Amino acid sequence: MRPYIKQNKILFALTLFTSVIASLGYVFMAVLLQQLLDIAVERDIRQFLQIVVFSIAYFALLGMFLYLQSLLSKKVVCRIIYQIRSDMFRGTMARNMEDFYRKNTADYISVMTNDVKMLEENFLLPLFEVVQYTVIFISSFVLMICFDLIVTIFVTMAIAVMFLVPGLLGRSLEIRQNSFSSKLAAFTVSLKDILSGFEVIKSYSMKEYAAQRFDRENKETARSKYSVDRLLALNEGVSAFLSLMVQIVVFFLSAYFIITGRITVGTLLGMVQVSSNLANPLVMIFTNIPKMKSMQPIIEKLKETANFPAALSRKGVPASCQNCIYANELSFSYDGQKEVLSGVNCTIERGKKYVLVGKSGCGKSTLIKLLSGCYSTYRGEILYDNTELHRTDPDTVAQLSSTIHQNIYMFDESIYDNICLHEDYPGEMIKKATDESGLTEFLSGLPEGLQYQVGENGSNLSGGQKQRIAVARALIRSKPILILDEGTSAIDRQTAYDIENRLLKLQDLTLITVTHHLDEDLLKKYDKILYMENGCIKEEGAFESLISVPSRFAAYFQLKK
Ligand SMILES: Nc1ncnc2c1ncn2[C@@H]1O[C@H](COP(=O)(O)OP(=O)(O)OP(=O)(O)O)[C@@H](O)[C@H]1O
Repeated sequence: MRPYIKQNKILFALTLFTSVIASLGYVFMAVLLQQLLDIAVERDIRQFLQIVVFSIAYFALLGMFLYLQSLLSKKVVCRIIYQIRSDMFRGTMARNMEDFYRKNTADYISVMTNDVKMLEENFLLPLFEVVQYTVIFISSFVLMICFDLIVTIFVTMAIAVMFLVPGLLGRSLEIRQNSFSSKLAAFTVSLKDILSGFEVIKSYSMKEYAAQRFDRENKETARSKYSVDRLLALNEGVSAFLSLMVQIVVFFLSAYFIITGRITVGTLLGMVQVSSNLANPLVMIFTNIPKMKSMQPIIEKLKETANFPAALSRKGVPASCQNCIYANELSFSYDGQKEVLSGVNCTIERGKKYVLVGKSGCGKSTLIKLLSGCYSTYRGEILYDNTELHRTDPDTVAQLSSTIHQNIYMFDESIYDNICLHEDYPGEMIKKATDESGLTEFLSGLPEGLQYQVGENGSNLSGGQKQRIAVARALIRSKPILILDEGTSAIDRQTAYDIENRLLKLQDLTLITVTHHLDEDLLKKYDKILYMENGCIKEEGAFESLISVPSRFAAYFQLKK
């Protein structure tokens, strides 16, 4: 938290200053009350009028400082929360795909919403309260000594007992808060999963299952929250009881000292007032400190999300592919156990066209993900013009290729925004991209044209329309490498054929297509077919050379025809 406090040090210092003044003003009310009662007992009207005038000015000033302290503390909390969220978002965006997908996306949402809220409620707000109540406690203690030393000694002994309880609860509270945060994250993940599958739930009558799953997660989250609250209640209850005891000690002792003539009635009132300022602040301090301590694991979690770039993102040499991308004995496993690719060798030359084919699950998509730099935990080598991928700057690797997947993500914006992705392109380039991707006819039928809103993840579009937008999105960027991972599978045969055919004619473009549609006419136009089986490239070559001899590809092709 220290960096955030440093970033806002002026605002923070002002908040503390107003808090100290307001707290002192609050404590010295006891002196005012003592004076008032003693004046009343003496029936001195002149002094009474003086104290009334003084009190009006005093309370007006106190009111102003109380307001300022409350306003400034809210402002500093808002700012810190804003900065934490911004840092976490930046940290999340700095991850590469491999790191990002280690967690469920809902986990990130949960950290940025639930955990930040917990931090606000259980750390930042209590922090100001602790400062404020510490000032109240210390000044009240000094004032109490001025009122009467013996009463102060008894009160101190009663207060010492109050120290014991929160110290005993701190660790258990920390464990329970952490478990509650994990439960909240699991709840968010599950909720996102259920809502994302809304269509499946409706069409397969899974309402009962969805309700049960939601209820299970909801119940566990509520149970975990209650387990935290139970401990907090114990902490608050014991502390409140002890605080009451302190006041009772003061009351009875003071009453006794009035009888013996040691103190005045005004001093009794002053001490009762001050003793509440001794015990209550301590209750607040000792309920807040365990709360704040229990936030430590959550703070670590937030730090891990926010500080990601410093810890892991790498800066290497700029990547280029003037000549080729070369995979040498490339092996890969997602889970560190089952090998998905084993010993793959291949060369992707600039400007050439490649098509990757093979049975479902043989590793085609994994291979292109590795070649385009999505994962770094492979064995073997991937060379971009003789530079190993690990030594390159990931941002420059991303600049070299565009991938069109089967399932494309559409932002809930216009078609125009989904193609340009908030970059500026001249009108002719947009026209060319929409023509080449086969979008023109669809656009001409829309009154809003390119400004048509696509809805959440393109829910207002068909699968084919989404893919055409994705093709336009890739083409307009004119990157040297284009990867079509079944990127035209939802488009009608003829349009898909036309798009692929057009791409095959682009001289400078390096095209890697992954497909299950084995169109002989198109296959003949590729420079090389890479045929995969069980994570290996078993055969490679031009269509004619592979088909003219008995080969695995030939058998596969016959099967698919
Ligand atoms: N993110 C992932 N985590 C774990 N395993 C994965 C992941 N993605 C793919 N796999 C597994 O890796 C293997 C290869 O998958 P991949 O998607 O590369 O195959 P594919 O040849 O592209 O299949 P398809 O033609 O059906 O798209 C499969 O067994 C798959 O279950």
